[in-house]
Amino acid sequence: DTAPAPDMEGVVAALNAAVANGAPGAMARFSGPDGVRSRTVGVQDRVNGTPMDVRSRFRIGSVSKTFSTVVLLQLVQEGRLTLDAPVDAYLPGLLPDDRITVRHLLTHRSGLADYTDPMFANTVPGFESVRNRVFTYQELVDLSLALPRTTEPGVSYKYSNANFAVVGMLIEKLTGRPVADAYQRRIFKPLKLRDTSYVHPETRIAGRHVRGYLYPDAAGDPLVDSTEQTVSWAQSAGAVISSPADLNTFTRALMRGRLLSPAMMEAMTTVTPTDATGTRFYGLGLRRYDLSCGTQVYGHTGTVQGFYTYAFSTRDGRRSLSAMANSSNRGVVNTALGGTLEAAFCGKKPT
Ligand SMILES: CC1(C)S[C@@H]2[C@H](NC(=O)CCCC[C@H](NC(=O)C[NH3+])C(=O)[O-])C(=O)N2[C@H]1C(=O)[O-]
Repeated sequence: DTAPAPDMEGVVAALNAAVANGAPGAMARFSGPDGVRSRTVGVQDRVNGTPMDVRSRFRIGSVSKTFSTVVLLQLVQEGRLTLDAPVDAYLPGLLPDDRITVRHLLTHRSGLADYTDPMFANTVPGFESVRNRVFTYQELVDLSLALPRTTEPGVSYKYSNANFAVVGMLIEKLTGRPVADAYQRRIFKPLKLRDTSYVHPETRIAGRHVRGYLYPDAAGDPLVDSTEQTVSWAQSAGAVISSPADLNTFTRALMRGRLLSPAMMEAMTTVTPTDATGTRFYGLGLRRYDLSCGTQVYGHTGTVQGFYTYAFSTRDGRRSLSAMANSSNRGVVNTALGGTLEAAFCGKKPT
C-alpha cells in the first residue's frame, strides 16, 4: 500500500490546538492498513474532569445528513422514488415550487432557506429556546418557507438544513415508518454500529458519552453545557449520536460499497464546488475535501451545540478518520480540529 502512514504527532498537535483554542477536550481515531490509531486530549466532562475517552459517544450534527442520504438512496435503488423527480410527486403540496427535485435536496441546490440562521442568530438564547422543544418536520419546513428562497432550483449551492428535514419526511412517507427505524434497519444493525443511535426527541445520550459545551456570543460569558437537547430542530439533518469507531466503520463501509450500489456511489460522489478554494466539494449528502497531498477524502462535518465533528474516508475505504472536539460556536476550534485530516491522510510533511 503506497498510502503514507498517518502522522499521529500531527494529529495530536491539531487536537492540542483545538484545546488550546478553547475546547475542553478533543479526540481522533484513524483506521488504516496498519490498524487503528486513537488519540485523546483534555476532558469529556469539565466539571468532574473525566478524561476524553475514545470509546465515548457524542452528537455528530450534520454527519447525520450522510446517514439520511444513504437511506434515501437505498429507496431510490429499490425504485421507491427517483432522484430527478419533483419532491411534489411524493409530498404533494409541501413545497411551493414543483421544480425542486429530490436531487436538489441532497445537493443543497433547492433554494429552501435554512431556518437555523434566524433560529440561532443569538447563539445561547436561540439554543435555550429550542433545546427542549419537539418540532414536526412540517413545522421545520414551514419555518424555512417563511423565509425568502435563496436560489432558483438547481442554479446554485446554498447549504440548508431544511433540505434534510424534507429528506426525513420523504423517508417516513415512503417507508410508512419513523426515520429511526430506517436508520436502525438499514445502517446501524447491518454495520453493527452499537454506539450509534437516533433517539429523537430523547434529550439524554445513553452510555459513556462526551459532554458538549457551547460558547456564548459575548466573550467572558460562561460556557453552556449543551449536552442534553432534543436536537428536534435538526432531526434527520443532525440528530444522530455516534462514536469515533462507529463513524470510521460507517464511512469505510459506505466507500467500500457495502450500503449502496456502484452506480449509486458514483452518483453520491459526483460533486460540485462549494467555495472558490477548489478543495471543498459537495455531492449527494456528502462532502469531498481535496487535501494538499492530492488525496481526496469523502465524508461530512458536523456542528451541533457543544460538538464539532469530522468523519471522512478515502474513496477506496482503506483509510478513515473521525475527529471530535466538545465545544462549538468557536470557529478557531473547528479549524484547528480540521488539521487532523491533513496529518492523518497526508502523513508527515517531507522535511
Ligand atoms: C454547515 C454547518 C457548519 S451548519 C450545519 C449544521 N449545524 C447547524 O445548522 C447548527 C448551527 C448553529 C450551531 C451553533 N452556532 C450558533 O448558534 C451561531 N450563532 C454552534 O456553533 O453550536 C451542521 O452540522 N452543519 C455544519 C456542517 O455541515 O459542517
